[in-house]
Amino acid sequence: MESFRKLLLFNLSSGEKRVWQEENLFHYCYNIVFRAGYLALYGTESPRGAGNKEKAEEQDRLHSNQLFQEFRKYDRLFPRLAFSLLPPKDKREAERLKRHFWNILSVKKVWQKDNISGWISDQDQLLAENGVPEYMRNRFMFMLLWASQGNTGPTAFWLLLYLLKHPEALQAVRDEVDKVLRESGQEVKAGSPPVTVTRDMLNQSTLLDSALEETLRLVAAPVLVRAVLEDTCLRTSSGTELTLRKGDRVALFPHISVQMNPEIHEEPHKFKYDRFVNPDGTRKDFYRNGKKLKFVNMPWGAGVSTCPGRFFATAEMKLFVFLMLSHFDLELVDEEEEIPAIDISRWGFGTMQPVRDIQFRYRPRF
Ligand code: HEM
Repeated sequence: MESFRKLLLFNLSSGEKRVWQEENLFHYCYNIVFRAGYLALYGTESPRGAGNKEKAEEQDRLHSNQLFQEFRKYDRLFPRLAFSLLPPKDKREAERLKRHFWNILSVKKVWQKDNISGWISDQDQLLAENGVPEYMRNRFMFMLLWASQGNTGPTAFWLLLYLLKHPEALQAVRDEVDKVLRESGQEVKAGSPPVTVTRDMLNQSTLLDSALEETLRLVAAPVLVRAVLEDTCLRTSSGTELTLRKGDRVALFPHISVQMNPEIHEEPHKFKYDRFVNPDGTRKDFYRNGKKLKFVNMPWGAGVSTCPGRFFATAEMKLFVFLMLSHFDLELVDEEEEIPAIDISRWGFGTMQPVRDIQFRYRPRF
């Protein structure tokens, strides 16, 4: 909440006029969510070091923005880097970027920050206690940045875009957000103190939750790789038997087998914001051939290596959209513009990205 206040709401309290501002939606969402997540996990500038609180906040804004620009360069190269398809010039650039991050996120620099999250500090301490050399701990820091910040921004983009393209969904989710705020005794008004959105309030936002899950169903497409440790026979629900040999590697792609499966999800290509929620706010159950299904959406993977950041990610993305809807009027610059296609070169790497950006505008609601 503190990071979003610093990045998203700080202009509002200084009496920003109700004028429309235009931005590219993908860039805007990725930028804000990346920076908020980074500051929340890796810590913030100390006011003592910077001179005072305002200067420290300004440095956080500048530094996190620079980090984002470099991260995007690496992010763009990543699929071809992973498939060893980069030409020599891009390969050199990827190498430069990697070294840049190892330096910026080095444990020496990170430990100078205030408010480092327990998630980061505990993991680093564990590595240090187990004798892992410092240069490897620096690399691990970058790995964690990649895992924690590569998917939340793009997912937040798709969620806002789907809402903007489905006015009835936007209205329903905004009404819910306004109601949850009202019931917490708070109000977004020009000149009033900034609101605080708690975990409880996010839990009460069940339509927003369903809209996020629906977005993840449509755009999260990770490949899950598993090593087969012993000879195994898998029986599918249709009765087919699959023999897996010890030493094999299995790649699962639940985006097609589960998330876009018309036997599980009616009209799987459609965005239905309330697909995952009953009218009373409880979570919907899904059935096939009369049997209740356990796996109906797998954006976070499954089993021992299920994404450990899923609760943080969900709270972060919901909070971002909650704040955007409660504080700003939003619209696409061209309401008729089609939703951009997904960039298929990123299949398997988590949340998909669009092939092009799309312009939107926003202004303070009050
Ligand atoms: C929309 C956001 C996110 C999505 C869709 C996502 C998805 C995933 C997936 C599919 C995996 C692999 C799971 C498997 O192999 O079964 C994974 C692993 C991981 N995720 Fe996330 N993630 C997201 C956000 C985050 C965040 C915010 C963090 C940290 C705060 C995080 C930390 C990690 C880590 C450390 C792993 C490696 C786990 C391991 O190998 O044991 N993720 N994530």
